[in-house]
Amino acid sequence: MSPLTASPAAVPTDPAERIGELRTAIDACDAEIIELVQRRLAISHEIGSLRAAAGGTRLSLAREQQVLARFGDALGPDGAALGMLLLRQGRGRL
Ligand SMILES: O=C(O)C(=O)C[C@]1(C(=O)O)C=C[C@@H](O)C=C1
Repeated sequence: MSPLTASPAAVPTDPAERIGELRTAIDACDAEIIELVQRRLAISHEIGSLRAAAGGTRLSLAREQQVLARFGDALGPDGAALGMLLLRQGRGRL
């Protein structure tokens, strides 16, 4: 287990200090998540542009089902909801 995520018993520090460290770790996770969401959005837009330029549909509902199933399988119902938010963000105005 990494020092950052070790159980409290294994880390003899002041709880407030430890909470500060853990919040720093959460902030780093959030920054990565935001960067990934932005990257995903750019990729999704590029696919949409390519499909539109080729005369295709704006959306691919079959593909959306795959994405939602992946999030749901990994993270449960809230994960599927998270996947839906990501898809909605990529859709923009319909
Ligand atoms: O994979 C695609 O074909 C995409 O257009 C990407 C994406 C997505 O954001 O995951 C976006 C819109 C589609 O309806 C399905 C999936």
